[in-house]
Amino acid sequence: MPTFDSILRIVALALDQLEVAVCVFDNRGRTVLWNETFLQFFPEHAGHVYAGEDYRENLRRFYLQRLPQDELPSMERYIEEGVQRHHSQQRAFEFDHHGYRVRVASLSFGAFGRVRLWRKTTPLLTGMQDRINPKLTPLPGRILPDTAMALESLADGILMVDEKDGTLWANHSFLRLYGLSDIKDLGARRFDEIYAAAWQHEEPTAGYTTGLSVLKERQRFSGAPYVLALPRNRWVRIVELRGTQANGTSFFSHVDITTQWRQQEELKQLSLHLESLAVKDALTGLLNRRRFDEVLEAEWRRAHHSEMVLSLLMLDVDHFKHLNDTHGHPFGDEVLKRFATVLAGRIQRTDSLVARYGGEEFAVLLPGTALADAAQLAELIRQQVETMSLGNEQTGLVRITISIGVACASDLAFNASSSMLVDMADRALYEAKRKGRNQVACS
Ligand SMILES: Nc1nc2c(ncn2[C@@H]2O[C@H](COP(=O)(O)OP(=O)(O)OP(=O)(O)O)[C@@H](O)[C@H]2O)c(=O)[nH]1
Repeated sequence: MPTFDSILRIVALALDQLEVAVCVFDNRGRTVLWNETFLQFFPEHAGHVYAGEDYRENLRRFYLQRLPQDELPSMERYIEEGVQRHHSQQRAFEFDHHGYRVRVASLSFGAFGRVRLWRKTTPLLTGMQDRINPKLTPLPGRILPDTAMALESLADGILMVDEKDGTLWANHSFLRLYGLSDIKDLGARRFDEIYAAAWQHEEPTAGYTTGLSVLKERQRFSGAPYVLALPRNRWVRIVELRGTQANGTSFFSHVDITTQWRQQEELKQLSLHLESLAVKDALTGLLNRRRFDEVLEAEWRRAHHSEMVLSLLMLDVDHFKHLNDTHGHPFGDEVLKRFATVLAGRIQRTDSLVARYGGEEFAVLLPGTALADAAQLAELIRQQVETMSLGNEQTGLVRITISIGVACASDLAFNASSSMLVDMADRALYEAKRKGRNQVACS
């Protein structure tokens, strides 16, 4: 399996062949690697840049070389702003450099850091002036050259449609967003057709299907922003300004929100993960005591409210201390994991709950199950554990047994509390231990 580092190096070499400069930074803004094209674009770094160098130093060399004398006092501020841009840049921008124009993109790798890419490009403004030159590309009667120029300067996509939703005009950013190279490719198509065309050569995803239905829904009302999925996991937020002009022209602004969207998704995943850490036991993956207490309380109230039965099993591995002392703590952990798997496999009903109550003690909450059925289930678990083979080369064959205490809420007074159910099951468990272990006792 190639390492992350070796993959980065190969990609950097491949980008050299495309004449794209690359420089990778870690999450603290320190330089990790760069390619030959980077040094050609920015010769001031050749022989100076080194792995681990702060991005600030990179910027300082850039500005020292480039700033006129009278702007040098502002250099530190420029560097700070550059660092801010480096951390927050979401969409590509362009700047003049050594007589040509460079387009620069910066992408976050989440926790790892950032990659910056530069490529030489046709001067945007020249392209733009061609586009709004009425002799080359006639503008629709409803748009003035100055307005077109202003809209071209926006990083967001702008689409203008007539009263029948047919395209009148779109700016350069809009064309790029939807993979179009020329405004003539748009024709007088409606936006839903442009959207479908952007997906034409792509494998349709759930995001695309949702996008189509969002667009249908949009035909009925307008105003609120909405989000559409684009191919290759990109996302766009659209705001419409419909029919405010006497002639029925509507404007749509299209903002590429891919970076924020992905960050939001990462945060969602992270918070789900954190939530699951907060309620799960790290060793066995079962719910932890905290979650058990919450669910027990809720089920207890539900059982009282709807006069349902509610049973509880408390299960404890017999002579577990001896097992730990004989075969070691790690083996004890393995036993707990195996036992947890048996319990999770047995308790399949979605309203039931299996938790690690603490140490080698486990709890199973069974809403809607009466004492006799709970005891029967406990007996099946006891038998399954008794016949389970455990062990490894060092320990040889090991067998374990468990004791189980069973209690049912209907045996408690109406004004009792949920903790009394636990006490009752615990007392039954103690009774099972006292009578010689490897057995089920009911309260
Ligand atoms: N390996 C391992 N051991 C644990 C863990 N949590 C608690 N223990 C051990 O479990 C043992 C429980 O011992 P005791 O409460 O004396 O009970 P026992 O030896 O199982 O005896 P009886 O319950 O009376 O059958 C203690 O030695 C704890 O250190 C754990 O996560 N992993």
